[in-house]
Amino acid sequence: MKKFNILIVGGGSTWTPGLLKAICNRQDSFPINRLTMYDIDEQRQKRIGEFAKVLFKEEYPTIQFHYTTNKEEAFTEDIDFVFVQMRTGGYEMREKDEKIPLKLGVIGQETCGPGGFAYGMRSIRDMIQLVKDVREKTKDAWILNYTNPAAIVAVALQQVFPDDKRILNICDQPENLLRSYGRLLNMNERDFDPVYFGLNHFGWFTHLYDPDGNDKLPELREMILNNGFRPADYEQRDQSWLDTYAMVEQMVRDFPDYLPNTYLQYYLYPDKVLKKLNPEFTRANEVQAGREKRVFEDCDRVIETGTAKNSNVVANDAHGEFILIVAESIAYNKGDNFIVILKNDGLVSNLPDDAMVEVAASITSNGPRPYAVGEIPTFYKGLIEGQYAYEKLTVEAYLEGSYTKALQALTLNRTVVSAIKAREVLDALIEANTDYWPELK
Ligand SMILES: NC(=O)c1ccc[n+]([C@@H]2O[C@H](COP(=O)([O-])OP(=O)(O)OC[C@H]3O[C@@H](n4cnc5c(N)ncnc54)[C@H](O)[C@@H]3O)[C@@H](O)[C@H]2O)c1
Ligand SMILES: O=P(O)(O)OC[C@H]1O[C@H](O[C@H]2[C@H](O)[C@@H](O)[C@@H](O)O[C@@H]2CO)[C@H](O)[C@@H](O)[C@@H]1O
Ligand SMILES: [Mn+2]
Repeated sequence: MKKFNILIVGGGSTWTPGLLKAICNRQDSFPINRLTMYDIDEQRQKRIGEFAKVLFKEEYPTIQFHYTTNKEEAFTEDIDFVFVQMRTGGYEMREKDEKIPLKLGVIGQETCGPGGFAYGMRSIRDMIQLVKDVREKTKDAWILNYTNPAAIVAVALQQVFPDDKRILNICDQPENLLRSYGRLLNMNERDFDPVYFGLNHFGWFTHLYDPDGNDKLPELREMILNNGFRPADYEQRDQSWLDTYAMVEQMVRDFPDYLPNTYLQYYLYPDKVLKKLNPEFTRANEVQAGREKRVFEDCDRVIETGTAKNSNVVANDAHGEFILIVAESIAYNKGDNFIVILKNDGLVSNLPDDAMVEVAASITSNGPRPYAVGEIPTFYKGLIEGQYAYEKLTVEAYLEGSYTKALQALTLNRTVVSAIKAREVLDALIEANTDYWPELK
């Protein structure tokens, strides 16, 4: 059985321990010859790299593992898969993405609204460079990308590398929602044959077929309307996530035909959500005080004690497992169904062909074989076209260094709307991002 060479870019990610644990759990179905981690932050990655050595000694002694900040060591010709999970500017910039808009009376969030715009303008630079670094050594490696905002990264990479068919942008949110639905319906997430459409962090489930072909969505809708969605979240989540999942009930009550991605709360109820966000303590701070602190302290403890046996860093294996089962489906031409981000090209027949839509696809060794969705109703078409225009203008603002297109993008975003507010927020974000964005004229 072939063993694969994997490169993780962003080894210092808070999500890496969960991914490493998933790699151990799946070593029989997805055997790895060599795992390399690469990061630009030596100290951050070292704490996770040394944790990995203890974990692999106990659970995966045959794996060749090393971590590096040296590109020549990381990017080699024999890589089979690159798992990308970088955060350009780190949590310091995520905090600014969230606080700067909030202080100006606009939604501040990691991937949505002006925060997502700012994050996208930073990620585009490093993600274009990443693809170039990989492709300089191998045209064959699959690049599976988690780096956010995946919606904007996907549009940018499609524009810059239109002929590269081995780049796949993915998101764990639809997978996590299927896990939550499964908990409510006593099903496994892999039992669902879902129909989904939208953009990343801006989509809806229209059908949830079970193995007998029964659509379970109507039953689930009734459960949500009667009991809410709060208990369904698959992982133990911070309060902000429990509040987010709780908003699903209102979205289903207002627009009952489909089940929404939780991120739609920011676009449908910006006024209501804004009142819940604290400009002094945002999600970035919650993660710094929660997951980031917990992960690195536990990695240090594992290194100190020399065993990972009672490590608690693996809190959300959905994230780690999802990228692996997508890679497995490619590696073994399994054709398993996953919701991934792809060029539309008519899949949603009344959306632009160049939109990067999130739909269900059969994942094969020749890439995704997507399921067509067909025509979507006016309400969803209207929302998505506005959001896609925002995404496209953001990428064009970056590639052309255009202030006007940046202003147009923010003005189109449903969390901003006013061109006066858009200019105010844009100018503040420009000032905060001088080390990362191209000059906008
Ligand atoms: N697609 C999804 O659904 C999904 C789910 C969870 C997290 N994410 C994304 O995964 C990424 C990691 O999340 P996190 O919270 O663990 O962030 P993190 O800040 O903990 O880790 C990111 C790592 O990337 C490194 N990095 C930054 N720029 C780099 C570059 N140019 N090359 C290599 N490494 C670089 C940083 O040094 C850091 O160690 C973020 O982009 C996050 O939004 C995506
Ligand atoms: O605020 P964070 O850093 O905890 O999470 C941000 C990421 O949130 C989503 O991933 C969620 C998933 O959707 C949710 O259901 C939960 O169970 O786990 C994941 C991580 O919290 C989103 O898909 C990512 O793009 C965000 O980066
Ligand atoms: Mn996501």
